[in-house]
Amino acid sequence: MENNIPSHLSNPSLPSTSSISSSSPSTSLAPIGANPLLQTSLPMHLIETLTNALMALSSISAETWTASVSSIVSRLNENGNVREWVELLLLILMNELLGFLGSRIRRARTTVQTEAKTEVEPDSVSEASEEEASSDDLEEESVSDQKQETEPKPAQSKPALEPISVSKWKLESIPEHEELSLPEKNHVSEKKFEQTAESEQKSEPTEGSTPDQTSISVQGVTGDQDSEHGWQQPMSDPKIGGYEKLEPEQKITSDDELVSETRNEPDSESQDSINSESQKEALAKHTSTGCQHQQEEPSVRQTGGSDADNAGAISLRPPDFVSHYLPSPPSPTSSMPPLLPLDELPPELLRLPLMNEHNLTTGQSGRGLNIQIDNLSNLTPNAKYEVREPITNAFQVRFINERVGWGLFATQDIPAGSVVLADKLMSVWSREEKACKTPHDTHVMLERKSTAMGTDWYRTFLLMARSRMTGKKRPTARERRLGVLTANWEHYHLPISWEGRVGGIMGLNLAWVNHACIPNCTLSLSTEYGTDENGQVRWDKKPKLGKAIIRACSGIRTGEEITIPYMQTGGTAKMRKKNTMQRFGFRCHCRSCKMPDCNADKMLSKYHRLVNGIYNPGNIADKPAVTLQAAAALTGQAQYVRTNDPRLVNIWVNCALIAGHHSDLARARCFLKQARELAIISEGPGSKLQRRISKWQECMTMMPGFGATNRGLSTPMEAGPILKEDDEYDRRILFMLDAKPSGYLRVSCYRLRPGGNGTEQQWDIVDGPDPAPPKLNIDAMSPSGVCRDPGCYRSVMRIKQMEQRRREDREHRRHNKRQADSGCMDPEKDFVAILFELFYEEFAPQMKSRKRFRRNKLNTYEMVSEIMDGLHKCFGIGCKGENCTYCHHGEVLPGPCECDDEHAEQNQGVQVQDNPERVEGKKKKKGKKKGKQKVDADPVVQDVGAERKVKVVEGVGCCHAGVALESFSS
Ligand SMILES: C[S@@+](CC[C@H](N)C(=O)[O-])C[C@H]1O[C@@H](n2cnc3c(N)ncnc32)[C@H](O)[C@@H]1O
Repeated sequence: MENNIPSHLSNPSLPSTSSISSSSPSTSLAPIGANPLLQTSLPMHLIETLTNALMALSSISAETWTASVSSIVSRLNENGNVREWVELLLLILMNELLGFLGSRIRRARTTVQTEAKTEVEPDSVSEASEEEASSDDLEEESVSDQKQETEPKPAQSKPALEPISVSKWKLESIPEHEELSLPEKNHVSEKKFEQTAESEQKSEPTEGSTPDQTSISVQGVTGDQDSEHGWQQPMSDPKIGGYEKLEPEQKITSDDELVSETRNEPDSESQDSINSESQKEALAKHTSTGCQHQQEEPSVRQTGGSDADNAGAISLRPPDFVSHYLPSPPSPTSSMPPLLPLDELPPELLRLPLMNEHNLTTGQSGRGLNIQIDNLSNLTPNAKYEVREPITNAFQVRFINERVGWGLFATQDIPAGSVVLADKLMSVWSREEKACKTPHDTHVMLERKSTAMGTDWYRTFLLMARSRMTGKKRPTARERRLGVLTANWEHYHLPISWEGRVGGIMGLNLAWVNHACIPNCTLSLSTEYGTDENGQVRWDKKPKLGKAIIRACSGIRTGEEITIPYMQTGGTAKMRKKNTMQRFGFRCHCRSCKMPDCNADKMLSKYHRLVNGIYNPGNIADKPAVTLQAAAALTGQAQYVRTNDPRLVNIWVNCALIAGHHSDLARARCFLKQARELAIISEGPGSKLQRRISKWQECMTMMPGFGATNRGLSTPMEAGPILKEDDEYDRRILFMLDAKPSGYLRVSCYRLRPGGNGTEQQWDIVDGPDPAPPKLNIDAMSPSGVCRDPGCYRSVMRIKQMEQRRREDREHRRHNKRQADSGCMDPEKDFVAILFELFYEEFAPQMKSRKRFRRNKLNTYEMVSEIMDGLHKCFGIGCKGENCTYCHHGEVLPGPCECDDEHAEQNQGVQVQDNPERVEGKKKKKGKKKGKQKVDADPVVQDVGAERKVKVVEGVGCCHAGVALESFSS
C-alpha cells in the first residue's frame, strides 16, 4: 500500500463519517481536482479495486455485494485499519446501492409511462426503432457482447436483492473497532467470497444467466491480479488506437429522451428538471425507511430487471459518488437560464467581434474578445504559442442523455474567440501502441503514462469509468475484460495527427467534450519547444505536445453545451450519422442531427453539395463568378444560423485565392481580412493558418496562382469603400452576385451612388467590358497555368530546349536527304561503294522494297560479296591468291574470266536464298493465294561458297555490272 495517507485521515480525532458525508454534497460545484473526496488520497490500487466493483454494480447480487464490501474492508484492515477510509468506501457503496434501487423503481414508473406514450405517439418510437435498425449493420462486430448485455435474464437466476436501509448498512459494514481488528473473520469472509467468485467464474463461459456478477468479483477483488498494482490483467487485445469503438451504443430505451425529442425540448433543460426532480426524490428516499424500497423492489424485478431495461432510470439516482466528483447540475433555484435554441441566441453574442488591424497590433480586443498580441512580427514561424489569453474555465460536466452520455456545459456566457479551457494531455503515439504486444503491456503502458500525469490526474482518470457506466447503465463485457484503464482510454481519447505523428490524446476536461456537426468550439494543440541552459528556445529540437486548447468559435450562452468537431462532417443528417458511426463508433446525436430540417442541417447539406465546386481549380480559372457565388451562399447560410464554423475560414481563404488568380487585389484584400479574423477566433493568434494569411496580406502576390489572368485587375485602394459600406452591398460586390457564371465584374465596374433626401447610398454597376482572359504567358507561368514555382518554370525551359533539339535534328536529316537525292556521284568514292550503288540501282526494281530485301536476309556485306564474286568470276578482279574466297579451290584466275558463252548466259540474274525450301514454301503460298504464279524455268542451284547457294534464274541478266564497269573505266 502506498504511504500517502494524509495526516487528517490517520488521526482518529478528525471528522468521522457524518462530517464527510455532510460536507461532500455541498461541494458539488467545485472544479475537478478540488473535490474533498479526491483529496483523501486513497491508495491507487484501492481506487482501482473500488472502481472495478462500481463498474459492474448494476448487476451485483446481495451476496456478492456483501462479500465484495467485506473483502474491501478486510483489505483495508490488513493495510492499516483506517476507519475513515472504511467509512468513506461504505458511504460510496451505500450511495450506489440506493441509486441502484432508485433506478429500478424509476424504471418501473417510466416503463408504464412509455407504454402509455407509445400508444399516443407511435411515430417517435418507430423513428427510434428505425435508427436502431439502420445502425445494426455497422454494429455487427459486437453483437455478441450486446446480446450479453441486453438479453433479459430469468428473474429466478438473479439472487434476491435485499434492500438494506442506511442504518443497517452502517451497522453491518462498519463494524466496531474490535470487529475491525479481527482479521481472521474477514479472511474467512474473503475466502468465502473467493470461493463464490471461483465457482461463478467457472460458470462464466456458459453465460446467459448472471455473467456480470462473476466478472465483477473476479475483476475487482479476487481476480488474477498484478502483484504490483493489485489489478486484474485484461484478458483480450485492447486495440487502443484509432478511436475504434467496437462497442456500439446500447439500445436506447430512454423514455426521457424520447419525451424530450418528441416535444422538441432542449436536452439540458429537460435534464435540469429531471435532475432536480431526481434529487428531491432521492432526498426523500434518504430520509424514508427501507420499507419503501421493500415495497417497490419486487414490482421492479417483475418487469424483467434486465440491464437494458434499467436504462432510462438514471435521472432518479441520488447524488452519488460521481456527483461528488462531477459537479452536479445546479438546483432549480440557481440563476441558470434555460437553454435557448441556437437560432434564438442574442445577436450581440454571436456576431463576430470585428477586429481591425489596429485592434490586433495594439493588443486591444474586439467586442468581448481579449486577445493580447504584442507584436505580430514577433511571431516567427516556429514560435511557441502560449495561451496568454485568460482561460474561462466556466464549465461543468452534466449528464445529457443515455445516448450521448455526459457533456461539458458553459456556466457563463462565453464570447467568441475566448479560450474555454486548456487541458494537460496524456498522449499515446501509434509507435508506443504498436510496442504493446499483449493487453497487459497496454495496461502497464497506460498506467505508467497516467501516473506520470500526477496523482489527481490518475485518480480522476480511473473514476471516469463510473460516470461512463452511469451513462450506459453498465459497462459492456468487452470493457470489463479490458479493465478500467484501457476501457477508459478507449472511450475517452480523441485521435489526432500532430507534427507528422499519429496517436491519441486525453485530457480530463477534454474527455467530456462531445462532437457536434456545427460546433461552437474548436480544438487546437499547442507545441512546446525546450530551452537550453541560457533559457534560449531550441527551435532545432523536436517539439513536445503541449496543451489542448478549446476555443469558442461562436458565442456560447450560459447552459449551452460546449462542442467540438471530431471530424468534418457534411451532407444530410443521415450521411453525417453514418460517417460518425464509421469513424468513431457512435451515431451523431448533435443538435443539427436531431432536427434534420433545421437551418443548420440545411447549411451542412449545402456545404456538402458546393464545397467541391468551390475548390475546383478549373472553376477558379474559368468560372470565377460561379465559384464566388457558391461561397456567398455558404457564408450567408452560416451567418443565418449564426455560426462561425471553422470550415468557413477555408472558404474565405479560397475566395481570396480566386481573386488573386485574376489579379483582383481589392477583393483579395477584403477576403483575406475576413479570413484572418475568423482564423484568429477559431484557432487563435499565431496559428499556422493565421500566420500564412498574414503573410499574404503583407504581400498578396505571394498567394499561389496570383496574376494568372488580369480579368479582375484592381488596386488594394479600391477595397476601401467596400469595407466601409453596408454588409449587403459588400456581399454583392465581393461575391460578384450580379455577374454571369463565366464572367468577372471588376470592382471598378461598381459606382457608389450617393444617397440624398434620406435615401441610402447604393452601388450601381457601370457597364464596362469584361476583359477576356489573356493568352497564357509561358515565361511567367507553368503549363498548368496556376503554379509559378521556380521548379515548374525550369521544367518549361527544359521542354523548350528539347523542342529546339528536335527541330535541329529534323533539319539535319532533311539536309542529308536532299544531298542524297541530288544524284551526284563522287569520283573519289572507292570502287566497292560505286559497285554497291550500281548494284542497288540494278536490283532495286526487282527487289521492289527494302522490306523484301530484308526478308531474304541479304545484308550489305553479303550483297557486296556476291557482286565481288561475280566480278571475280567475270573479270578476275579482286583475287587475293590462295586465300581468295572468291576463287574456287584457291585458284588464281589469270585475266578475264574464261566462262563460255553458255555459262555466261546461265550466269545471269543472281538471287541468293538462305533456305530454298522456305522460298519454295512461300511461293507455294503465293501460288495458292493468287493461283496463277508461274515459274518459267526450274532454278539451277549452284554452289558458290561455303555457306551460300546461288540460284541462277534464266532470263535475268547480270551484264549490267560489266556495262557499268566499262562505262566507269572509260
Ligand atoms: C470523448 S467522449 C465524450 C464524453 C461522453 N459523452 C461520455 O459521457 O463519456 C466521446 C463519446 O461521447 C459520445 N458522443 C460524443 N459526441 C456525440 C454525439 N454528437 N452524438 C452521440 N454521442 C456522442 C460517443 O459515445 C463518443 O464515443
